Amino acid sequence: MTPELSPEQTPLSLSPDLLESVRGIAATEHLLVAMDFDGTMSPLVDHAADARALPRSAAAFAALTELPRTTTALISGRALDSLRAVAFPPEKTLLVGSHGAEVWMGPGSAKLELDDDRRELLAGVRRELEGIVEAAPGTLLEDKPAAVVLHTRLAADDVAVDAVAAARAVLQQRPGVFLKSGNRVLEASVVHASKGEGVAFLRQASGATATVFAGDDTTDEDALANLLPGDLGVKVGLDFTQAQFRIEAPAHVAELLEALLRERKRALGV
Ligand SMILES: O=P(O)(O)OC[C@H]1O[C@H](O[C@H]2O[C@H](CO)[C@@H](O)[C@H](O)[C@H]2O)[C@H](O)[C@@H](O)[C@@H]1O
Repeated sequence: MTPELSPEQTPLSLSPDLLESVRGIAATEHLLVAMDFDGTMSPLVDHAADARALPRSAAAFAALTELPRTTTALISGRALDSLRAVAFPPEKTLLVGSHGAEVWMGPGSAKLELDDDRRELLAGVRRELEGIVEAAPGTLLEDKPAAVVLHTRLAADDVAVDAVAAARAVLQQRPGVFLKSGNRVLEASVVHASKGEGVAFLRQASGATATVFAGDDTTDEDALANLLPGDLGVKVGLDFTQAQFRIEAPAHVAELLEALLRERKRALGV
């Protein structure tokens, strides 16, 4: 029978350079650990409502949340309600949703409200997308407070490509509409926001002296591009990135968070 390994003995697949950076950043005065959710904390799945963080990632993230001089945050493209429903974040975790358009910093945080013009614009965007979805089997829409998302994960590839092209054709020149491509999604928002603004906001709000951010999607590149010298950016997956480090999959995110927890505890002496 194989004896059980303690967390210290568990073999890591993270590169020595990445582990060295984790050790360095763990010693900072105030650490911000900001994670993307889908494709990073959670593997990608067919139905957005079924996404869940990997248990090891969730456990390490929750333990980081309890450490002194350490702030955890999720920076997601999801609407805040949808993020809470799948991520079950620890109470003290700060949340940035809708790619930065929604922010939750604790009880009493202001809700995102649209004025009448934007509400009308969003309704018009939805009508256009409804027409496209009707003609494209396997596609579906997801509503957010300021956006509508065209999902194509369950559609045949050619159907997906045509549906996204049709949506782009009608929406990309429309004033006040901002399009974002993601993993088998095209989002049309009536509010301009980015994860780059999200990470800058969290850095300032938490007083962080260094930030760790990991993400898998194109929209996460905005956050990675907004990291500062001394921060640690990690790309999850094989697509193009400007991140310093790359890991392959959400399972490695669990290793990253566990290494960060171990090193942060060592640095804090707890
Ligand atoms: O920024 P994130 O937390 O990664 O959120 C990005 C989008 O996540 C969701 O869509 C993605 O995950 C789904 C579930 O795994 C998958 O089916 C879909 O193809 C992915 O694009 C969410 O539904 C979107 O609203 C988020 O913008």
